[in-house]
Amino acid sequence: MARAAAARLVTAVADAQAARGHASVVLTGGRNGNGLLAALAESPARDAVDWARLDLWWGDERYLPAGDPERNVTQARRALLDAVPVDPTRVHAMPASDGPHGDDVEAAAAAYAQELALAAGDGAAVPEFDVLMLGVGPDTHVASLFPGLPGVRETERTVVAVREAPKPPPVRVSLTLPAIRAARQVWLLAAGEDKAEAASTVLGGGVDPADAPAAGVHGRESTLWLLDAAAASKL
Ligand SMILES: O=C1O[C@H](COP(=O)(O)O)[C@@H](O)[C@H](O)[C@H]1O
Repeated sequence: MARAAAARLVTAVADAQAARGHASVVLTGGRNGNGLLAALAESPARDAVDWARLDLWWGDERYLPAGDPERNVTQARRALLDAVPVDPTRVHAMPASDGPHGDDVEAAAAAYAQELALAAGDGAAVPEFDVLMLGVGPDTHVASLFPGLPGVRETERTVVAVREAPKPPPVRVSLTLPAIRAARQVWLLAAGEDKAEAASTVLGGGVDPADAPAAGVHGRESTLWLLDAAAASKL
């Protein structure tokens, strides 16, 4: 799944760059997201991407000090970004807990929302993401929108602070459903037996996104589930 998704990402980014001169991708953390990045790092096809004309954003972040090994951006750097010629000014990491906002995760979320709006221009709230990837948690969470927590019900803001996440660390920053739904393509990544129940619940239909956040996401042009056989075993 990681290799297939990495190949698909190269094509999507190269197509966007050919059509518009640049591309914008939202990365996900977690096992599946990092697996995709590692597969891309190993693939000769990575040279088809013009890394200097690619903006990278994150769907969520664990609110920890910069460089913490549990931060999604740290893991993405190790898996791929340290090995490719990205433009550092286009790598839009979410704020860290030892940054200007300190313990104020709400201020950190607001700052990322402002960064998104500035990049978007023209009064839009978020840039035109070409591809937005989301790892699907075994509990159906996507980004850091967890079942039963208020973030998944947000309808106005593009970025929210998350407290008391059931998966450590408890304090996080996350894009919201409206921000996610603004992307051209939304890809949901699910590999492994522990994702089978979540995939079956969401793809079975009829669930409330407040209970199963993955059920609330879609792209403007396409919504794609990328599953391996184990994750698809209960469909
Ligand atoms: O904590 C997180 O978990 C989800 C899912 O991760 P996985 O390891 O179960 O694939 C991930 O999408 C999110 O970015 C991350 O912060």
